Amino acid sequence: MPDRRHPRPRPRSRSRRSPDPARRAAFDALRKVHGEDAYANLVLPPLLAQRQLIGRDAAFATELLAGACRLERTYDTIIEAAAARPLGTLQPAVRDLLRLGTHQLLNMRVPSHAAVAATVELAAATVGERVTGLVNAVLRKIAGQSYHQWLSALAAGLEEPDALALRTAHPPWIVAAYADLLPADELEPALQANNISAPVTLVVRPGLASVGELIDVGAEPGRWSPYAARWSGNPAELSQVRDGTAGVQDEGSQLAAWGLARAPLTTAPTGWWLDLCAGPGGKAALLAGLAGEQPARLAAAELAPHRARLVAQGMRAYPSPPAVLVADGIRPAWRPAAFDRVLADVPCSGLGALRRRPESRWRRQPADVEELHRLQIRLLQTAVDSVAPGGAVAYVTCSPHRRETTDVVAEVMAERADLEVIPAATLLPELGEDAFTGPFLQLWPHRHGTDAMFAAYLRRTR
Ligand SMILES: C[S@@+](CC[C@H](N)C(=O)[O-])C[C@H]1O[C@@H](n2cnc3c(N)ncnc32)[C@H](O)[C@@H]1O
Repeated sequence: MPDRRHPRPRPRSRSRRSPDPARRAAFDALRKVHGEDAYANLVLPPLLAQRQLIGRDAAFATELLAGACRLERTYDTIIEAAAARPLGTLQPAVRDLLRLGTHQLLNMRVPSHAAVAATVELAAATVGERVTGLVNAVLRKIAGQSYHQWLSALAAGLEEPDALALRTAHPPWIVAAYADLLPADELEPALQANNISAPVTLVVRPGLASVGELIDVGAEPGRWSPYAARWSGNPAELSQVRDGTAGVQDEGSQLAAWGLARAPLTTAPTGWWLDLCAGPGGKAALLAGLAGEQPARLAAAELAPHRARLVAQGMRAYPSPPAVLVADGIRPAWRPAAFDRVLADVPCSGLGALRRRPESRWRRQPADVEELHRLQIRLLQTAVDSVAPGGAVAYVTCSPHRRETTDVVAEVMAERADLEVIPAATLLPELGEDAFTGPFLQLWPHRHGTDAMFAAYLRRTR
Protein backbone atom coordinates (compact mmCIF):
# COMPACT_ATOMS: atom_id res chain seq x y z
CA MET A 1 0.00 0.00 0.00
CA PRO A 2 1.39 3.43 -0.83
CA ASP A 3 2.35 5.72 2.02
CA ARG A 4 -0.62 8.07 2.17
CA ARG A 5 1.14 10.72 4.18
CA HIS A 6 4.06 11.20 1.79
CA PRO A 7 2.84 10.35 -1.69
CA ARG A 8 2.03 13.63 -3.39
CA PRO A 9 4.10 14.69 -6.35
CA ARG A 10 4.60 18.41 -6.48
CA PRO A 11 4.61 20.37 -9.68
CA ARG A 12 7.98 21.37 -11.03
CA SER A 13 7.96 25.12 -11.04
CA ARG A 14 10.27 28.04 -10.48
CA SER A 15 8.49 28.91 -7.24
CA ARG A 16 8.88 25.63 -5.46
CA ARG A 17 7.08 24.71 -2.25
CA SER A 18 9.16 24.18 0.81
CA PRO A 19 10.30 20.58 1.08
CA ASP A 20 8.44 17.99 3.06
CA PRO A 21 9.59 18.43 6.72
CA ALA A 22 10.14 14.69 7.33
CA ARG A 23 12.45 14.39 4.31
CA ARG A 24 14.18 17.59 5.26
CA ALA A 25 14.86 16.26 8.75
CA ALA A 26 16.26 13.00 7.32
CA PHE A 27 18.47 14.98 4.95
CA ASP A 28 19.79 17.31 7.67
CA ALA A 29 20.53 14.32 9.88
CA LEU A 30 22.29 12.46 7.05
CA ARG A 31 24.48 15.49 6.37
CA LYS A 32 25.56 15.38 10.03
CA VAL A 33 26.22 11.63 9.81
CA HIS A 34 28.56 12.19 6.90
CA GLY A 35 29.87 15.67 7.66
CA GLU A 36 30.28 15.43 11.43
CA ASP A 37 30.55 11.66 12.05
CA ALA A 38 27.28 11.84 13.98
CA TYR A 39 25.36 8.70 14.86
CA ALA A 40 22.11 8.42 12.92
CA ASN A 41 20.09 7.16 15.86
CA LEU A 42 21.29 10.00 18.11
CA VAL A 43 21.21 12.90 15.69
CA LEU A 44 17.67 12.54 14.39
CA PRO A 45 15.50 12.48 17.56
CA PRO A 46 16.47 16.03 18.68
CA LEU A 47 15.85 17.33 15.15
CA LEU A 48 12.41 15.74 15.14
CA ALA A 49 11.63 17.20 18.55
CA GLN A 50 12.86 20.67 17.58
CA ARG A 51 10.72 20.64 14.44
CA GLN A 52 7.76 19.09 16.22
CA LEU A 53 7.61 16.11 13.92
CA ILE A 54 5.70 13.26 15.54
CA GLY A 55 3.71 10.16 14.60
CA ARG A 56 3.91 9.13 10.96
CA ASP A 57 6.21 12.01 9.99
CA ALA A 58 8.72 10.99 12.66
CA ALA A 59 8.45 7.32 11.66
CA PHE A 60 8.93 8.20 7.98
CA ALA A 61 12.02 10.32 8.67
CA THR A 62 13.46 7.63 10.96
CA GLU A 63 13.00 4.84 8.41
CA LEU A 64 14.31 7.01 5.58
CA LEU A 65 17.48 7.93 7.44
CA ALA A 66 18.12 4.43 8.79
CA GLY A 67 17.57 2.77 5.43
CA ALA A 68 19.74 5.24 3.53
CA CYS A 69 22.55 4.65 6.05
CA ARG A 70 22.29 0.87 6.26
CA LEU A 71 22.14 0.24 2.54
CA GLU A 72 24.55 3.03 1.67
CA ARG A 73 27.26 1.19 -0.30
CA THR A 74 24.71 -0.77 -2.29
CA TYR A 75 22.80 2.42 -3.05
CA ASP A 76 26.05 4.11 -4.02
CA THR A 77 26.76 1.32 -6.51
CA ILE A 78 23.29 1.79 -7.99
CA ILE A 79 23.69 5.58 -8.11
CA GLU A 80 27.06 5.29 -9.87
CA ALA A 81 25.56 2.94 -12.45
CA ALA A 82 22.54 5.20 -13.01
CA ALA A 83 24.58 8.41 -13.14
CA ALA A 84 27.31 6.75 -15.23
CA ARG A 85 29.97 8.53 -13.19
CA PRO A 86 31.95 7.86 -10.03
CA LEU A 87 30.24 8.89 -6.83
CA GLY A 88 33.25 11.00 -5.86
CA THR A 89 32.48 13.40 -8.71
CA LEU A 90 29.21 14.36 -7.00
CA GLN A 91 29.20 16.87 -4.17
CA PRO A 92 28.55 15.29 -0.76
CA ALA A 93 25.11 16.87 -0.28
CA VAL A 94 24.01 15.61 -3.69
CA ARG A 95 25.16 12.10 -2.82
CA ASP A 96 23.01 12.25 0.30
CA LEU A 97 19.99 13.51 -1.63
CA LEU A 98 20.38 10.65 -4.09
CA ARG A 99 20.76 8.07 -1.28
CA LEU A 100 17.55 9.31 0.32
CA GLY A 101 15.73 9.33 -3.02
CA THR A 102 17.01 5.83 -3.84
CA HIS A 103 15.80 4.42 -0.54
CA GLN A 104 12.32 5.85 -1.13
CA LEU A 105 12.26 4.49 -4.68
CA LEU A 106 13.58 1.01 -4.01
CA ASN A 107 12.71 0.09 -0.46
CA MET A 108 9.92 2.28 0.89
CA ARG A 109 6.34 2.23 -0.17
CA VAL A 110 6.52 5.67 -1.74
CA PRO A 111 5.24 6.00 -5.34
CA SER A 112 8.12 6.70 -7.73
CA HIS A 113 6.82 10.04 -8.96
CA ALA A 114 6.48 11.27 -5.38
CA ALA A 115 9.95 10.08 -4.38
CA VAL A 116 11.54 11.83 -7.36
CA ALA A 117 9.53 15.05 -7.09
CA ALA A 118 10.04 15.38 -3.35
CA THR A 119 13.79 14.77 -3.62
CA VAL A 120 14.12 17.31 -6.42
CA GLU A 121 12.27 19.82 -4.26
CA LEU A 122 14.60 19.03 -1.37
CA ALA A 123 17.62 19.44 -3.67
CA ALA A 124 16.39 22.88 -4.76
CA ALA A 125 15.86 24.00 -1.17
CA THR A 126 19.13 22.70 0.21
CA VAL A 127 21.78 22.67 -2.51
CA GLY A 128 20.20 24.85 -5.18
CA GLU A 129 18.30 24.78 -8.47
CA ARG A 130 21.47 23.97 -10.40
CA VAL A 131 21.53 20.36 -9.19
CA THR A 132 17.85 19.58 -9.65
CA GLY A 133 18.27 18.40 -13.26
CA LEU A 134 20.94 15.91 -12.25
CA VAL A 135 18.98 14.65 -9.23
CA ASN A 136 15.85 14.28 -11.32
CA ALA A 137 17.64 12.41 -14.13
CA VAL A 138 19.50 9.98 -11.87
CA LEU A 139 16.46 9.16 -9.77
CA ARG A 140 14.28 8.63 -12.82
CA LYS A 141 16.84 6.19 -14.14
CA ILE A 142 16.91 4.37 -10.80
CA ALA A 143 13.12 4.24 -10.75
CA GLY A 144 13.23 2.29 -14.02
CA GLN A 145 14.13 -0.94 -12.22
CA SER A 146 13.16 -2.61 -8.95
CA TYR A 147 15.70 -3.11 -6.18
CA HIS A 148 15.85 -6.79 -7.04
CA GLN A 149 16.54 -6.02 -10.72
CA TRP A 150 19.31 -3.57 -9.82
CA LEU A 151 20.93 -6.12 -7.51
CA SER A 152 20.78 -8.88 -10.12
CA ALA A 153 22.27 -6.65 -12.77
CA LEU A 154 25.08 -5.31 -10.56
CA ALA A 155 25.92 -8.65 -8.92
CA ALA A 156 26.33 -10.38 -12.28
CA GLY A 157 29.99 -11.24 -12.67
CA LEU A 158 30.90 -10.67 -8.99
CA GLU A 159 32.40 -13.51 -6.93
CA GLU A 160 29.86 -14.80 -4.38
CA PRO A 161 31.24 -13.08 -1.25
CA ASP A 162 31.18 -9.75 -3.07
CA ALA A 163 27.74 -10.43 -4.51
CA LEU A 164 26.53 -11.24 -1.00
CA ALA A 165 28.11 -8.06 0.34
CA LEU A 166 26.23 -6.09 -2.35
CA ARG A 167 22.90 -7.89 -1.84
CA THR A 168 22.99 -7.55 1.93
CA ALA A 169 24.74 -4.15 2.03
CA HIS A 170 27.63 -5.13 4.31
CA PRO A 171 31.37 -4.59 3.85
CA PRO A 172 33.10 -7.81 2.78
CA TRP A 173 35.08 -8.13 6.04
CA ILE A 174 31.84 -8.26 8.06
CA VAL A 175 30.41 -10.83 5.63
CA ALA A 176 33.58 -12.88 6.23
CA ALA A 177 33.29 -12.52 10.03
CA TYR A 178 29.68 -13.79 9.94
CA ALA A 179 30.63 -16.59 7.51
CA ASP A 180 33.21 -17.71 10.05
CA LEU A 181 30.47 -18.25 12.65
CA LEU A 182 27.33 -19.44 10.92
CA PRO A 183 26.26 -22.37 8.75
CA ALA A 184 26.28 -21.38 5.06
CA ASP A 185 22.49 -21.45 4.76
CA GLU A 186 22.10 -18.93 7.58
CA LEU A 187 24.62 -16.39 6.35
CA GLU A 188 22.35 -14.35 4.10
CA PRO A 189 19.37 -14.39 6.54
CA ALA A 190 21.72 -13.28 9.34
CA LEU A 191 23.05 -10.35 7.30
CA GLN A 192 19.61 -9.40 6.01
CA ALA A 193 18.34 -9.32 9.61
CA ASN A 194 20.71 -6.39 10.20
CA ASN A 195 18.69 -4.40 7.66
CA ILE A 196 15.45 -4.56 9.64
CA SER A 197 14.89 -2.15 12.50
CA ALA A 198 14.84 -3.76 15.93
CA PRO A 199 11.45 -3.80 17.68
CA VAL A 200 11.06 -1.73 20.84
CA THR A 201 11.57 -4.05 23.81
CA LEU A 202 10.93 -2.92 27.35
CA VAL A 203 12.44 -4.22 30.54
CA VAL A 204 10.89 -3.99 33.96
CA ARG A 205 13.16 -3.29 36.87
CA PRO A 206 12.66 -6.17 39.33
CA GLY A 207 10.77 -5.14 42.43
CA LEU A 208 9.70 -1.81 40.88
CA ALA A 209 7.34 -2.79 38.04
CA SER A 210 5.88 -5.95 36.52
CA VAL A 211 5.43 -7.19 32.97
CA GLY A 212 1.75 -7.67 33.84
CA GLU A 213 1.23 -3.96 34.38
CA LEU A 214 2.79 -3.22 30.97
CA ILE A 215 0.53 -5.82 29.36
CA ASP A 216 -2.45 -4.12 31.02
CA VAL A 217 -1.63 -0.94 29.08
CA GLY A 218 -1.19 -2.71 25.74
CA ALA A 219 2.31 -4.24 25.68
CA GLU A 220 2.91 -7.85 24.61
CA PRO A 221 4.96 -10.27 26.69
CA GLY A 222 8.60 -10.74 25.66
CA ARG A 223 9.73 -13.88 23.87
CA TRP A 224 12.53 -15.04 26.18
CA SER A 225 13.12 -12.86 29.20
CA PRO A 226 10.64 -12.80 32.10
CA TYR A 227 11.41 -9.08 32.47
CA ALA A 228 10.65 -8.18 28.85
CA ALA A 229 7.64 -6.73 27.04
CA ARG A 230 7.17 -5.60 23.44
CA TRP A 231 5.78 -2.14 22.82
CA SER A 232 4.73 -0.79 19.45
CA GLY A 233 4.50 2.90 20.39
CA ASN A 234 6.81 5.52 21.75
CA PRO A 235 8.23 4.22 25.06
CA ALA A 236 8.14 7.72 26.53
CA GLU A 237 4.34 7.43 26.50
CA LEU A 238 4.58 4.94 29.36
CA SER A 239 4.62 6.29 32.91
CA GLN A 240 6.84 3.33 33.95
CA VAL A 241 9.51 4.40 31.47
CA ARG A 242 9.22 8.03 32.49
CA ASP A 243 9.59 7.21 36.17
CA GLY A 244 12.43 4.69 35.66
CA THR A 245 10.63 1.58 36.94
CA ALA A 246 10.91 0.20 33.39
CA GLY A 247 13.25 0.97 30.51
CA VAL A 248 14.06 0.06 26.94
CA GLN A 249 16.40 -2.91 26.53
CA ASP A 250 16.93 -5.66 24.01
CA GLU A 251 16.03 -9.13 25.28
CA GLY A 252 19.56 -10.35 24.51
CA SER A 253 20.96 -7.87 27.03
CA GLN A 254 18.38 -8.94 29.59
CA LEU A 255 19.28 -12.60 29.14
CA ALA A 256 23.01 -11.95 29.45
CA ALA A 257 22.50 -10.13 32.78
CA TRP A 258 19.93 -12.64 34.05
CA GLY A 259 22.37 -15.50 33.39
CA LEU A 260 24.94 -13.88 35.66
CA ALA A 261 22.40 -13.40 38.45
CA ARG A 262 21.54 -17.12 38.25
CA ALA A 263 25.10 -18.47 38.37
CA PRO A 264 25.53 -20.62 41.52
CA LEU A 265 28.11 -19.30 43.98
CA THR A 266 30.31 -21.92 45.58
CA THR A 267 31.32 -19.94 48.68
CA ALA A 268 29.60 -17.66 51.17
CA PRO A 269 28.60 -14.43 49.42
CA THR A 270 30.22 -11.05 50.10
CA GLY A 271 26.89 -9.45 49.18
CA TRP A 272 28.43 -7.21 46.50
CA TRP A 273 28.15 -7.30 42.70
CA LEU A 274 30.09 -5.20 40.19
CA ASP A 275 29.21 -3.92 36.72
CA LEU A 276 32.67 -3.07 35.38
CA CYS A 277 31.71 -1.19 32.18
CA ALA A 278 28.28 0.03 33.07
CA GLY A 279 27.45 2.93 30.73
CA PRO A 280 24.86 3.78 29.59
CA GLY A 281 23.40 1.54 32.23
CA GLY A 282 20.79 -0.83 30.81
CA LYS A 283 22.25 -3.97 32.34
CA ALA A 284 23.17 -2.20 35.59
CA ALA A 285 19.55 -1.15 36.04
CA LEU A 286 18.37 -4.75 35.64
CA LEU A 287 21.19 -6.19 37.77
CA ALA A 288 20.46 -3.73 40.60
CA GLY A 289 16.96 -5.19 40.90
CA LEU A 290 18.17 -8.79 40.54
CA ALA A 291 20.80 -8.16 43.22
CA GLY A 292 18.13 -6.78 45.55
CA GLU A 293 16.24 -10.09 45.29
CA GLN A 294 19.19 -12.22 46.57
CA PRO A 295 19.89 -9.87 48.52
CA ALA A 296 23.07 -8.17 47.39
CA ARG A 297 24.16 -4.66 46.35
CA LEU A 298 25.47 -3.53 43.02
CA ALA A 299 28.35 -1.14 42.36
CA ALA A 300 28.70 0.23 38.84
CA ALA A 301 31.91 1.53 37.24
CA GLU A 302 32.17 3.49 34.00
CA LEU A 303 35.09 5.30 32.40
CA ALA A 304 33.20 8.13 30.68
CA PRO A 305 31.69 10.64 33.14
CA HIS A 306 28.71 11.49 30.91
CA ARG A 307 27.91 7.78 30.56
CA ALA A 308 28.28 7.29 34.32
CA ARG A 309 25.58 9.95 34.76
CA LEU A 310 23.30 7.93 32.46
CA VAL A 311 23.93 4.84 34.59
CA ALA A 312 22.84 6.71 37.73
CA GLN A 313 19.79 8.09 35.91
CA GLY A 314 18.74 4.57 34.82
CA MET A 315 18.76 3.38 38.43
CA ARG A 316 17.05 6.45 39.93
CA ALA A 317 13.83 4.62 40.76
CA TYR A 318 15.44 2.21 43.22
CA PRO A 319 14.89 3.31 46.83
CA SER A 320 18.65 3.08 47.55
CA PRO A 321 20.27 3.41 44.12
CA PRO A 322 23.63 1.67 43.64
CA ALA A 323 26.90 3.57 43.78
CA VAL A 324 28.23 4.65 40.38
CA LEU A 325 31.99 5.22 40.13
CA VAL A 326 33.74 7.02 37.33
CA ALA A 327 36.61 4.55 37.09
CA ASP A 328 38.94 2.91 34.63
CA GLY A 329 38.18 -0.79 34.66
CA ILE A 330 41.76 -1.69 33.91
CA ARG A 331 43.04 0.27 36.92
CA PRO A 332 40.60 -0.90 39.57
CA ALA A 333 39.75 1.47 42.39
CA TRP A 334 38.54 -1.42 44.59
CA ARG A 335 40.28 -4.24 46.39
CA PRO A 336 40.70 -7.56 44.56
CA ALA A 337 38.24 -10.42 45.08
CA ALA A 338 35.63 -8.06 46.59
CA PHE A 339 32.60 -9.12 44.54
CA ASP A 340 30.39 -12.21 44.19
CA ARG A 341 29.42 -11.47 40.63
CA VAL A 342 31.09 -9.25 38.05
CA LEU A 343 29.68 -8.21 34.72
CA ALA A 344 32.26 -7.25 32.09
CA ASP A 345 30.05 -5.98 29.26
CA VAL A 346 33.05 -4.69 27.39
CA PRO A 347 33.36 -2.06 24.66
CA CYS A 348 33.07 -3.93 21.36
CA SER A 349 32.66 -3.40 17.64
CA GLY A 350 28.88 -3.73 17.91
CA LEU A 351 28.74 -6.11 14.94
CA GLY A 352 25.86 -7.86 16.65
CA ALA A 353 23.76 -4.72 16.97
CA LEU A 354 24.08 -3.35 13.43
CA ARG A 355 20.30 -3.08 13.03
CA ARG A 356 20.34 -0.40 15.77
CA ARG A 357 23.34 1.55 14.45
CA PRO A 358 22.58 2.19 10.82
CA GLU A 359 25.88 3.77 9.74
CA SER A 360 28.25 1.77 11.90
CA ARG A 361 28.97 -1.11 9.48
CA TRP A 362 30.60 1.38 7.09
CA ARG A 363 32.66 3.11 9.78
CA ARG A 364 34.06 0.11 11.59
CA GLN A 365 37.33 -1.33 10.30
CA PRO A 366 38.97 -4.72 10.91
CA ALA A 367 41.77 -2.93 12.81
CA ASP A 368 39.17 -1.74 15.37
CA VAL A 369 38.45 -5.34 16.25
CA GLU A 370 42.11 -6.04 17.04
CA GLU A 371 42.41 -2.92 19.15
CA LEU A 372 39.23 -3.82 21.03
CA HIS A 373 40.48 -7.37 21.48
CA ARG A 374 43.46 -6.07 23.49
CA LEU A 375 41.26 -3.85 25.70
CA GLN A 376 38.73 -6.65 26.16
CA ILE A 377 41.44 -8.98 27.45
CA ARG A 378 42.56 -6.42 30.02
CA LEU A 379 39.00 -5.77 31.16
CA LEU A 380 38.24 -9.48 31.51
CA GLN A 381 41.45 -9.88 33.53
CA THR A 382 40.28 -7.12 35.90
CA ALA A 383 36.84 -8.69 36.13
CA VAL A 384 38.38 -12.00 37.16
CA ASP A 385 40.71 -10.32 39.66
CA SER A 386 37.71 -8.48 41.13
CA VAL A 387 35.57 -11.56 41.79
CA ALA A 388 35.95 -13.61 44.96
CA PRO A 389 36.89 -17.29 44.70
CA GLY A 390 33.63 -19.17 44.19
CA GLY A 391 32.09 -16.16 42.43
CA ALA A 392 31.04 -15.70 38.81
CA VAL A 393 32.04 -13.40 35.95
CA ALA A 394 29.97 -12.74 32.85
CA TYR A 395 32.03 -11.63 29.86
CA VAL A 396 29.55 -10.06 27.45
CA THR A 397 29.74 -8.42 24.01
CA CYS A 398 27.18 -7.26 21.48
CA SER A 399 29.51 -8.53 18.79
CA PRO A 400 29.68 -12.16 17.70
CA HIS A 401 33.15 -11.63 16.15
CA ARG A 402 35.47 -14.48 17.20
CA ARG A 403 38.31 -12.09 18.12
CA GLU A 404 36.01 -10.29 20.58
CA THR A 405 34.32 -13.36 22.05
CA THR A 406 35.79 -16.86 22.27
CA ASP A 407 39.36 -15.74 21.48
CA VAL A 408 39.32 -13.31 24.42
CA VAL A 409 37.96 -15.92 26.81
CA ALA A 410 40.44 -18.54 25.58
CA GLU A 411 43.42 -16.19 25.95
CA VAL A 412 42.50 -15.15 29.49
CA MET A 413 41.77 -18.71 30.55
CA ALA A 414 45.06 -19.90 29.09
CA GLU A 415 46.92 -17.48 31.37
CA ARG A 416 45.31 -18.57 34.62
CA ALA A 417 44.56 -21.79 36.40
CA ASP A 418 41.76 -20.43 38.61
CA LEU A 419 38.91 -20.28 36.08
CA GLU A 420 36.30 -22.70 34.83
CA VAL A 421 33.49 -22.17 32.35
CA ILE A 422 29.93 -22.39 33.64
CA PRO A 423 27.93 -23.75 30.67
CA ALA A 424 25.54 -20.96 29.68
CA ALA A 425 22.80 -23.50 28.89
CA THR A 426 22.65 -24.42 32.59
CA LEU A 427 21.99 -20.78 33.51
CA LEU A 428 19.47 -20.08 30.75
CA PRO A 429 17.72 -23.45 30.29
CA GLU A 430 14.66 -21.76 28.77
CA LEU A 431 16.61 -21.18 25.54
CA GLY A 432 16.93 -23.79 22.80
CA GLU A 433 20.29 -25.24 21.85
CA ASP A 434 20.62 -22.89 18.89
CA ALA A 435 21.26 -20.12 21.46
CA PHE A 436 24.59 -21.63 22.48
CA THR A 437 27.96 -22.07 20.83
CA GLY A 438 29.62 -24.73 22.91
CA PRO A 439 29.40 -23.56 26.54
CA PHE A 440 28.73 -19.93 25.58
CA LEU A 441 25.56 -17.94 24.91
CA GLN A 442 25.42 -16.68 21.32
CA LEU A 443 22.14 -15.14 20.23
CA TRP A 444 21.32 -13.96 16.71
CA PRO A 445 18.73 -11.53 15.31
CA HIS A 446 17.65 -13.96 12.59
CA ARG A 447 17.21 -16.82 15.08
CA HIS A 448 16.04 -15.14 18.25
CA GLY A 449 14.95 -11.64 17.26
CA THR A 450 17.53 -10.24 19.71
CA ASP A 451 20.87 -8.56 19.10
CA ALA A 452 23.72 -11.01 18.44
CA MET A 453 24.73 -11.00 22.09
CA PHE A 454 27.58 -13.19 23.33
CA ALA A 455 28.10 -14.20 26.97
CA ALA A 456 30.67 -16.44 28.61
CA TYR A 457 30.06 -17.27 32.28
CA LEU A 458 33.21 -18.09 34.23
CA ARG A 459 33.69 -19.23 37.80
CA ARG A 460 36.78 -18.32 39.75
CA THR A 461 37.75 -21.52 41.49
CA ARG A 462 40.32 -20.20 43.96
C1 LIG B 1 29.20 -2.15 25.79
S1 LIG B 1 29.17 -0.72 26.73
C2 LIG B 1 28.36 -1.28 28.18
C3 LIG B 1 26.87 -1.31 28.04
C4 LIG B 1 26.17 -1.39 29.38
N1 LIG B 1 26.57 -2.55 30.13
C5 LIG B 1 24.67 -1.38 29.23
O1 LIG B 1 24.05 -2.46 29.29
O2 LIG B 1 24.10 -0.30 29.08
C6 LIG B 1 30.80 -0.55 27.26
C7 LIG B 1 31.07 0.62 28.18
O3 LIG B 1 32.39 0.50 28.67
C8 LIG B 1 32.91 1.79 28.86
N2 LIG B 1 34.38 1.66 28.95
C9 LIG B 1 35.31 1.71 27.97
N3 LIG B 1 36.54 1.53 28.46
C10 LIG B 1 36.39 1.33 29.80
C11 LIG B 1 37.29 1.13 30.86
N4 LIG B 1 38.60 1.06 30.65
N5 LIG B 1 36.79 1.01 32.10
C12 LIG B 1 35.46 1.08 32.34
N6 LIG B 1 34.55 1.30 31.36
C13 LIG B 1 35.02 1.42 30.11
C14 LIG B 1 32.41 2.54 27.66
O4 LIG B 1 32.46 3.94 27.91
C15 LIG B 1 31.00 1.99 27.53
O5 LIG B 1 30.10 2.79 28.24
